[in-house]
Amino acid sequence: MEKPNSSLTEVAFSNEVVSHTNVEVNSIYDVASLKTIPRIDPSQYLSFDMMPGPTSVRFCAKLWSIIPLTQNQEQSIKDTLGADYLYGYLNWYNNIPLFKRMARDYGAVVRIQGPFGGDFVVMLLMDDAINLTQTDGPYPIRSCLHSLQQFRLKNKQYQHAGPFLNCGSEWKKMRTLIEETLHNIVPHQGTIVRNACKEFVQRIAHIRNRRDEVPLTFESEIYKWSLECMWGLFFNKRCGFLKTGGLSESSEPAGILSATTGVIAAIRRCEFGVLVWKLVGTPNWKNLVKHADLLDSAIKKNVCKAQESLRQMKQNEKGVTPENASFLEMLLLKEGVSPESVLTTLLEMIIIGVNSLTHAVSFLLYHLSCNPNVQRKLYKEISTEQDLNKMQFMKVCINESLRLKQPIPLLNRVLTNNTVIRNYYVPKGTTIVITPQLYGIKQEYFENALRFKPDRWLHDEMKLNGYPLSSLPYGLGGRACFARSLVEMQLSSLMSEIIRKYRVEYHYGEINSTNTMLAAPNRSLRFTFIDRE
Ligand code: HEM
Repeated sequence: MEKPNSSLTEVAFSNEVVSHTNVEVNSIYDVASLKTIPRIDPSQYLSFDMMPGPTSVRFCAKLWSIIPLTQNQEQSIKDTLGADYLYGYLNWYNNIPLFKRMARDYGAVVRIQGPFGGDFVVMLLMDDAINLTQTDGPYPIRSCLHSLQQFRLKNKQYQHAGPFLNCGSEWKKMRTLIEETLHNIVPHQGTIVRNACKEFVQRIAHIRNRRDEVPLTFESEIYKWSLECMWGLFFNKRCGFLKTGGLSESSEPAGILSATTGVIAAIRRCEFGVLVWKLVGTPNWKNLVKHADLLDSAIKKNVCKAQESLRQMKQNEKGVTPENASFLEMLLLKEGVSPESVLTTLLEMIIIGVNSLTHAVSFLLYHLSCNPNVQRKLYKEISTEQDLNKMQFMKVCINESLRLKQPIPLLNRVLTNNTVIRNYYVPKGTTIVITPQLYGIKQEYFENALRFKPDRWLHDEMKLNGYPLSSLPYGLGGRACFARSLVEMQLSSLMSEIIRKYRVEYHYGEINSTNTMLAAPNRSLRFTFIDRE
């Protein structure tokens, strides 16, 4: 057996390893019982084959190992039918019962072998996921959105896939530049975001019916708000998504809105099930290309304009500062950043960001409308405090809503080192599935876990292995979401405008998350917005 590399061994053993190998997974698991155990003797490693998992799939894998195929055939079958298929299945299914069954039958870590190769390990406890961030090296790898990657690299022949999909030093360099630029720009975004929020509030007044209820298509109104915020951030201008009278079908904003929702729907379908689009152009693949192309051209147009405006600023010897420039312009000025990599970055940020933001707003409104006491308390805070940064209760409402419904319910990492996970020796290249949607509702971590109780965040500092528990909706480690402070500013700005003006109610069936790769509400958002005065 190949030995773990020395740097990993050092990380794992020079620091003590936090583990809970003695804890029965089926029993109630108590965070306080996390045990710090001393060095593990390498002779006690258990082989990866001993990690529990469903045996029928394992049997198929054994068959696979005796069928001789060329490497190319192996790769194409693996790509089309292997781990991707199972991973898609996992995304699509209502995962919670599946995970609970896995934990009951196999324990805290479960190995699933694709029938044609491509093993992955499902991590059912949060502390294993957190420990993983200590060993996944400087360039953690995420493996997903293969369809979007194919669009960028093969269809468009771009050099890089973008910050969500990229790996290695290229990813790190771009991520650092994006983080720096966001950090400088976000403090100057207040007015743009506030204006979008005010327009949204007016739009609600315009679209609600005589019973103060908004139409079944309300989610698309939230999409418009998210897009307006994102356009403001990227291009420092309004695009007009939230026009009071609505969008004409042939307008540019209507096209961008339809492409944003269309591309997400197409990606979801492409990533689920057998990846036939890798071999032939399926209708889902064609839709993805159509919508992503439209977004690409809209962004490209703005990149050209920004280049021109930077040229003029230079000619006029006008300095470019975060106060007078957009995120796009600031990024274009960074050394070694090509317009093409800016383009891919913005496209990804729109696809990931707009979708996540929309989902977060939908569920925050839903949770507040189902919990009038909480909404009352929030209203009181908004009425007495003007400064968003000082609204503590607002912050915990956002935390609590994201705990219950994550916009990105499952994450993954491909191991960059041979790694010891709960004494099992797991080879590098294995995909690890991390399950924040399960951690968020675990009774063992959160008392009355299924209840929306923002107050819980006001008491003790809830930490696990030194990490705030609330951070997992944004992922973890070096690849966690870098837009968190932007998101918190946008969400609190919107909620303060809405709740100041309206009391929000909801009178229909429970709304759940579809829990697909990029999640969405599974019902129409038929909220009632009642004027407060
Ligand atoms: C409520 C809103 C949001 C939530 C809950 C959220 C959550 C996440 C999560 C869970 C990840 C994956 C982290 C991991 O694998 O550990 C992620 C990554 C990412 N998010 Fe967000 N996100 C949100 C909004 C945004 C916005 C508004 C943007 C763009 C402005 C954005 C851009 C990205 C990008 C580019 C990545 C990839 C980062 C990397 O791999 O280095 N997200 N986000």
